[in-house]
Amino acid sequence: MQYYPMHIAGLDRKLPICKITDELYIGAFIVFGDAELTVACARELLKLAEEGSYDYMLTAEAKSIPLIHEMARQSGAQKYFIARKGPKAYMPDPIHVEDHSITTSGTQKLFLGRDDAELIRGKRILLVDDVISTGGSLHAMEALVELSGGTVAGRIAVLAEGDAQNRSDIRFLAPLPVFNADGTVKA
Ligand SMILES: O=P(O)(O)OC[C@H]1O[C@H](OP(=O)(O)OP(=O)(O)O)[C@H](O)[C@@H]1O
Ligand SMILES: Nc1ncnc2[nH]cnc12
Repeated sequence: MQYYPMHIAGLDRKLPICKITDELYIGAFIVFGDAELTVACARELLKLAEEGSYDYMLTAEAKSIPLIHEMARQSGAQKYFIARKGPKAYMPDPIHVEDHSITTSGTQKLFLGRDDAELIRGKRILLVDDVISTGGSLHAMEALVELSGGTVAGRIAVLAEGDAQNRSDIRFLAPLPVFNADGTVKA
């Protein structure tokens, strides 16, 4: 296994380089299960989130769940939203949108219960993710907010991968390149 070393939120981590296709490899950023990194990234992300500019934060399951929770804990937010990848029996009359992400083949769906959608209506929502790559997951979160009648107040992520680092509509802590099969950075 090859690794890409990164300094992020004041910490050093080695990202394992994983195959997406024969021509495209990514450095897997797994904040899930890394308590020290979660706390540090949450602290730094909150510096990108202008206080008073949003009413609630929203992310999509799964890897960003501890991150958004820690952001809420540090900022004193009592409530945040998690878009789920499947409907649950306890979700009243869920709404959903379709989603394509670099790490998952085929189409995913993102769901929100109608109760959460009603809370989002008329509110300013800050979208949070661990990584933004193709932007598919971010786009799906935006669509859920719009379907719910809310507005997107901002888009923040720990890492912007590949072309996402050139986007001017997102804020992020660091860029992350994509890789060739031999572990070299893709030009
Ligand atoms: O910009 P994109 O191409 O959509 O890629 C970014 C998304 O991919 C990852 O989630 P993933 O789909 O791997 O799901 P997981 O968090 O459930 O592992 C990551 O957490 C982002 O949500
Ligand atoms: N480099 C990466 N690590 C973890 N999840 C991702 N989703 C998209 N790119 C990713």
